[in-house]
Amino acid sequence: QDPSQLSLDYYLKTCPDAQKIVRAEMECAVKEDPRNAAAILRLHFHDCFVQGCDGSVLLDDTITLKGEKEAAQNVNSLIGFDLIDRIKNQLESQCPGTVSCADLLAIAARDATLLVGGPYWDVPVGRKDAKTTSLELANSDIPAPNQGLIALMTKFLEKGLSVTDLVALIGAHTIGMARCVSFRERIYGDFELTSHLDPTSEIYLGKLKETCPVRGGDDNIAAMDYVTPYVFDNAFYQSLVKGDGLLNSDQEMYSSLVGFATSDLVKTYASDPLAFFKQFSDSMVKMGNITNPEGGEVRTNCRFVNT
Ligand code: HEM
Ligand SMILES: [Ca+2]
Ligand SMILES: [Ca+2]
Repeated sequence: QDPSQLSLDYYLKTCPDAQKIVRAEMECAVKEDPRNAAAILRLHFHDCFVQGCDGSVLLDDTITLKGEKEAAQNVNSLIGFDLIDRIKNQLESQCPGTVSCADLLAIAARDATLLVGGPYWDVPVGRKDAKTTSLELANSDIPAPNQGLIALMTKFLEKGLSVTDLVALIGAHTIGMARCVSFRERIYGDFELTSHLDPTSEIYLGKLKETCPVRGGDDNIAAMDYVTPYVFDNAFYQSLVKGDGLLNSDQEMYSSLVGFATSDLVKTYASDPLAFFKQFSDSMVKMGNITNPEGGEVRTNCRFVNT
């Protein structure tokens, strides 16, 4: 599939209410629990980085197909699959077999952003759902929180995304939570590449250590943006400038010794929320254009390929 095949009016005739249906379900879910916004935004990212945005991340393991849910960055971490099922059921009841799970996820990720105060952008649609998955690529291509700037840049460049896209897209961490296992090395400062956490308040670091002891509590969670964990704003970048990034990978954008370009971008987004919103929108469209050249189908159940 060629990204130029995506268009804004793909479902205009076949499912004119597709956008409305997704929005209504997302509105309900985010009102119920704003974490749902973070969950869906992340799912779209983890989808697009493996075989392109083709709904591969949504497939369950079966006897004949090994999905991506057990991949290192996904297991015990990705959430929101039930919400995707709920939205898909609504779409199927109104326009059976029409809207792909990959498109559903791309639209829902935009709505997630918008519903917690972030920017709106038009989502090009027409993606097909994969009939295959790649646990291997999920393990190798999805970035990890203990990685340094060069490795992170490389992973984005390999997907056709620029350094600017990297710094803007990581701003998604302005919402949502991370587990203790994802930031333990960072807060105890024993990770070689770490730019050491230098919280403006000792209280912040102390609280993190309470949440995440040296041993145990692996699944305890903390907000990546402790200022406004459920508002999509630029507070995340302001914290990076103070040295308060929760993940090593986040702080790398500002503190890496090789990150002249990235630290300038962080400073720009920290002081200019509209510049961040504009770039985030553009970069999300770009990430959403990573397509699977194999093409595929429109799944009726996002967890399983059609029989
Ligand atoms: C350098 C690239 C990135 C790295 C290393 C990274 C890593 C992580 C990690 C470790 C977590 C916490 C997971 C856990 O502890 O269970 C997380 C959460 C999250 N990530 Fe990223 N991420 C990156 C880029 C992105 C991008 C591009 C997006 C979306 C556009 C994104 C959206 C999110 C969201 C919304 C959450 C919170 C999820 C929740 O609350 O359930 N991340 N990320
Ligand atoms: Ca995928
Ligand atoms: Ca925020």
